[in-house]
Order: sequence, then C-alpha cells, then structure tokens
Amino acid sequence: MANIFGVNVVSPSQHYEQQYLDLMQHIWMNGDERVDRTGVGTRAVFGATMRFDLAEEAIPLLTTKRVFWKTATREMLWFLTGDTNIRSLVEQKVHIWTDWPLDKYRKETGQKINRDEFEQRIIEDKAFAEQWGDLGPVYGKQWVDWPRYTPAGEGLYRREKNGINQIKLLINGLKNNPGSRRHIFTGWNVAELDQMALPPCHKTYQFYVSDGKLSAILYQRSCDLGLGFAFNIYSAALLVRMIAQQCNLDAGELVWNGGDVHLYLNHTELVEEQLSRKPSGAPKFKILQKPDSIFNYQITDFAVENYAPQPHISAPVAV
Ligand SMILES: Nc1nc(=O)c2c([nH]1)NC[C@@H]1CN(c3ccc(C(=O)N[C@@H](CCC(=O)O)C(=O)O)cc3)CN21
Ligand SMILES: O=c1ccn([C@H]2C[C@H](O)[C@@H](COP(=O)(O)O)O2)c(=O)[nH]1
Repeated sequence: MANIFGVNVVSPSQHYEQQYLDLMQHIWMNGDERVDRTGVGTRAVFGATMRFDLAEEAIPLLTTKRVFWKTATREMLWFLTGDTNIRSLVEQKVHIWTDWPLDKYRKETGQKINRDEFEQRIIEDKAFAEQWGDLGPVYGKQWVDWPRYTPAGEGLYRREKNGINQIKLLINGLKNNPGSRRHIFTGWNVAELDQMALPPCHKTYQFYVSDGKLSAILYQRSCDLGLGFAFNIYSAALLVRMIAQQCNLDAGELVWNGGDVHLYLNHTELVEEQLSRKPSGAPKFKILQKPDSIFNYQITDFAVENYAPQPHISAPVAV
C-alpha cells in the first residue's frame, strides 16, 4: 500500500481487507501498551486511515471471520429511530449493547443476575426496561433529536418538543446543495456526554458529492479493532448506501479515520487466528426497494450476496 500525502492508496490488485489485517499486525507488533478505562489493557496506535471503494455494490465486510451484518443493520436502524433503550434490540435478539446496562444494574443493586435473565426482564417488564435499559442520550438521540432550547424569559430556557434532526438536514443538504463542504453530522454533544453510557466512538460523519457519487469520512475517536471495527465499517457503508439511494446518487468511497485504534490484550486468540487467514471474495450489497424516507428502511430491505467468510471468531468484549 502506497502512502501519498497521508492518503493510503490501495492498489486494485490488493484485497480491500488487507489494509485492516496490516493495521492489526502493526498494532499487535508495535503498538504502545497502555492501561485503559476497562482495566483490560490494550496495544494502540494513534491515527490510522483506511479507504474502501463502494462502487458496484461493494461492501466492506471482513472475510477472515464471519461478521453478523444483520445484527449491525438492526443496530443502525435502531439508531435512526432515535431510540436509546436496549429493549427493542433485545427483542430482535441483538445483544451487543446489553453488557453496559447489565453492568450498571449489578453495580447499583448488588444483584448477581445473569445476562439472559436480565434480557428476559427487559423484554417482559416495560417499567424495568425504562428504568434499567436506557443508555442515555447516545447516538440515535443526538442524530435525530439533538436538543434545542429557546429563551423563556427571566434567563430561563425551554427545551423544544422536537430537537434537531441532523440526518434529515443532511439529506436535504445533499439534495439541494451537493457541493457544500458542511455535510456533517455528529453524536458528540459535549453538554450531554456525562449522561451517556458511553460517549460516541463513531462520532463524526462527513459527506462529499462528486460526479454523481456520494462518499463519506467516518472519524472514529476510539476503535476496538478486534470487535467493534467489523461492525463500524459495515454500518458506515450501509449508511452511505441508504443516504445515496435517498439522494439518487451512487455510492463512492468510504474513508475511515481512527483516533485511538487498539487491540485488547485479551484478544490474543482472535488476533493470531485472524492474522493466519487470507482474505478472499468480494461480497455484494443490495437494497431491495426504496422507501420514501431514510427513516423507513426495514431489515428485509437488505441482502448480501457472495459472502463466504471464514468461520466466526468469538472474543470477549471489554466493558
Ligand atoms: N470494548 C468495546 N468494544 C466495542 O466494539 C464496543 C464497546 N466496547 N462498547 C459499545 C459498543 C457495543 N459494540 C459491540 C459490542 C459487542 C460486540 C460483539 O460481541 N460482537 C461479537 C458477536 C456479535 C453478535 O452477538 O452478533 C462479534 O464477534 O462480532 C460487537 C460490538 C461496539 N461497541
Ligand atoms: O462503535 C463502537 C463503540 C465502541 N467501540 C470501542 C472502543 C473502545 O474499546 C470502547 C469504548 O471505550 P472508551 O473508553 O469510551 O473509548 O468501545 C468501538 O470500537 N466501536
């Protein structure tokens, strides 16, 4: 891979996943060993870029392990509803956000409930879910309902019933003023970070229209390269494709910029297994119909073809 002015140029003969495996190898061999918030410990580099071509229905799904793209798709559709409670995810058998509310519940009540029991209660008991299943004003809330305040006299402010829908504004902007350099949305609401279970990792998205194609940069401040990345890069591509479809554009390129990019020290087995495998194949992504709005996609609207990954590799998630 050549590097020109900080732009990684992936040669067309190289598999799109090779840059990911190279970065994984580099971090595992040369990363700074650091103590992190979770106490697990990581090896990390600061600042990394990868580029993925989205032309001709390409989708950046890792092929050296199976990535559960439907799980990631359900999560993205959940973001777009503005929901921040894990209940609707758990109802769809998506477990990736359960560990944070569960951890909080155990710490605050001292109860030794296991994950399955906790999820069962979240589903069966609406009041329990409202009390214990909410992640605070994370991604979805900020994306489609960023709070807005208006003066109410005497130095007081009233919170408007409807916040700012950044996704709707983005799509209007892309349609009406494609050449703009301000096509951005972000989950990083500084005033509300302390209420979130986790501050956003995939925190800023910027879009760019040229030659009938929609490209995007994702800036991810913190990246769990062994677990989170596979989801994050697929989800970002999914988002580009949905937005492109809504704006009658083709998908162009997805540029991923990572800040603190790390491998957890308890991911040795995953790293060694994955680095021993060779990427292969080029899955295709299809959107089967065009809903009348970005907010009306359903899981059945998407299909992945030609995806023949190597077996799943499980690894513990650091909470
Ligand atoms: N340490 C850490 N890594 C993350 O990737 C991460 C967080 N924390 N906290 C918030 C969210 C939750 N996300 C997660 C959480 C778990 C998996 C995970 O366990 N994935 C497994 C199985 C997926 C499944 O059950 O379908 C995997 O092998 O990809 C992935 C992303 C991404 N984020
Ligand atoms: O979409 C996501 C969400 C989270 N992560 C990872 C990155 C870190 O390992 C943790 C978050 O911990 P912080 O201390 O808040 O950075 O979760 C991810 O890779 N992708």
